[in-house]
Amino acid sequence: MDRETMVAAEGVRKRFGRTEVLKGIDLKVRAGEVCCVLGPSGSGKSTFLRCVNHLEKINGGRLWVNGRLVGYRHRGDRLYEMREHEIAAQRREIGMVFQRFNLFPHMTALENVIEGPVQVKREPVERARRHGLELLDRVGLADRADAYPGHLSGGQQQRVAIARSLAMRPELMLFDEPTSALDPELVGEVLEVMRDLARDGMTMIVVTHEIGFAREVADHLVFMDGGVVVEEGDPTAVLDSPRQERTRAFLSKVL
Ligand SMILES: Nc1ncnc2c1ncn2[C@@H]1O[C@H](COP(=O)(O)OP(=O)(O)OP(=O)(O)O)[C@@H](O)[C@H]1O
Repeated sequence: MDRETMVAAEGVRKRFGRTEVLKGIDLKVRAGEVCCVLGPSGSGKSTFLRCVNHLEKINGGRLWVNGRLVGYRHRGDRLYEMREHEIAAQRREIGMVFQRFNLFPHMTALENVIEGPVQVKREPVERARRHGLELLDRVGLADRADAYPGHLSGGQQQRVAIARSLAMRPELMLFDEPTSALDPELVGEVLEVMRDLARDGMTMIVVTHEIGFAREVADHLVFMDGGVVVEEGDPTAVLDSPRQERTRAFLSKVL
């Protein structure tokens, strides 16, 4: 795999019981690229992200992140399953933001942001605080560092969740419908933070129903349906001139 590639999936399969949810996903995401993933409910978008982030184990195919196989390591010609500490190290390179932000309610915004660096990476508290404040500033919440999640709006909480992921200095950020649980008037502020991250060159895979965002920010658009990548390419091309009937049918419902 070349150094430009951040994520590579080759024939990735995932089953839950007898149901095969991912039926051979082939996908490449280059470093610095924003890849938006669209598709109907149940098409396997979240499952794919969860596989990239070790939250699910694949049943077939190969998945690489940042030059390394996810969950396996080579010894000579043989592959071995990674041990827990190796998986933890690999996961630290990946930030993930979910639909529900799940901040610790008894911790302030800043305490939420520095929890990972201090507890997991053993960063000195003062350094983590300085970086945490910079990140809260970056997501437009410098003045809410001492607020508890219960006193923040959904959009503000989601921005804290983004800062919390960034605090681990990830190489790759995964977003799983980060705005779909928000009131419509709060969606824009979260998308703005994501747009800003994209401008800074962060590699991102974004599962979203925000077609406008995908059109504007994505370098690469992927349409998934039934556990496969049906169509992918330049966002304008896929959105305006889809080649596949399934893509056309989906877009005609959401556009
Ligand atoms: N842990 C699980 N156990 C059993 N089935 C699961 C599990 N996780 C997901 N599935 C099933 O896998 C299929 C794909 O789910 P997934 O959440 O990946 O789809 P999605 O494209 O992200 O959908 P949505 O847009 O609704 O979030 C669904 O049928 C779902 O019910």
